[in-house]
Amino acid sequence: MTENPSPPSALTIAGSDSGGAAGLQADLRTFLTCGVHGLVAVTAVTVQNTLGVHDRADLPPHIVAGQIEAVAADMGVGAAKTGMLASAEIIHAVAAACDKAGIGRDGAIPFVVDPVAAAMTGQSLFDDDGLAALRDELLPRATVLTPNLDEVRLLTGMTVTDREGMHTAAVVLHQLGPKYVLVKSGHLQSDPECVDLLFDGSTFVELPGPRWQTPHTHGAGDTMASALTAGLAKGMPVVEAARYGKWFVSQAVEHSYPMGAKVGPVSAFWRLAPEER
Ligand SMILES: Nc1ncnc2c1ncn2[C@@H]1O[C@H](COP(=O)(O)OP(=O)(O)OP(=O)(O)O)[C@@H](O)[C@H]1O
Ligand SMILES: Cc1ncc(COP(=O)(O)O)c(N)n1
Repeated sequence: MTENPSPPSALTIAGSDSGGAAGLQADLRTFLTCGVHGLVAVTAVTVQNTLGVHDRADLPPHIVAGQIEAVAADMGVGAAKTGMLASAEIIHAVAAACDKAGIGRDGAIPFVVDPVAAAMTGQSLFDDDGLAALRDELLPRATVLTPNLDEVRLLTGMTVTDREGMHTAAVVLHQLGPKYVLVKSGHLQSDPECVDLLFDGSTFVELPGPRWQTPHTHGAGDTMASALTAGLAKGMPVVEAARYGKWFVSQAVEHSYPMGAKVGPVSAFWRLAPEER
């Protein structure tokens, strides 16, 4: 038998969600569905369901860094993304490991920084030191920063209530160092559409889509950022990868389903054949 070609690969640096809706589970599922081999650096294990994050154990920073360095040295990373980073200590270790591996703004490997600060059920996924470290160490390394509107407020102090506010926030966030800012619009409930915004320091690109009327959006943010990362791993330019991420997550929200007492997961099943769903 002749050898099969290697698929593109993407690395997620993220926490585990025992509920399988968000975190590294959403990232790996999205990578698979997008035809990309998923590599993982686990940062923390959360005890989580749709009612909340009940407990967690953070991994030692050197183990997080070790995972990044091991896969980068041997298997090759086409693009990388962050999710829950848990602590300032883990962020220091991630920044150093990414520099070694060539991941980030000045390295060859595109780096999506999803500044996950809290679970949608409200529990913080890192403390104030973590926020400062994220802003100072990871934003300047980011190829694309993908905040939701709560993360915009944490990073800039700005409360965004409309599309114009998203434009202003994108400009302020761009000054913190990322090459591109992608402001996500899921929380702009007053808007009948769901239009994300990409900004590269000079040009705004709108990423339009319908706003599906469903309460089940758990994991939407991770799914958008990981589909974007998968697009980058396949070699798409950033604008094309952002459109791909938005297209992918919109389908995932449309096919979301109830599971558990509160907010159910978005679905990657939409890409399966109907008889397999
Ligand atoms: N009701 C919806 N209909 C269509 N797309 C949506 C909807 N809600 C969110 N999205 C899309 O999902 C992605 C994530 O958006 P959001 O702003 O909710 O981020 P997030 O808060 O990080 O996600 P979450 O906390 O739900 O995982 C964006 O691309 C957004 O456009
Ligand atoms: C391990 C982990 N990572 C990320 C999220 C954020 O996702 P969401 O905003 O959908 O709760 C989460 N809840 N858990």
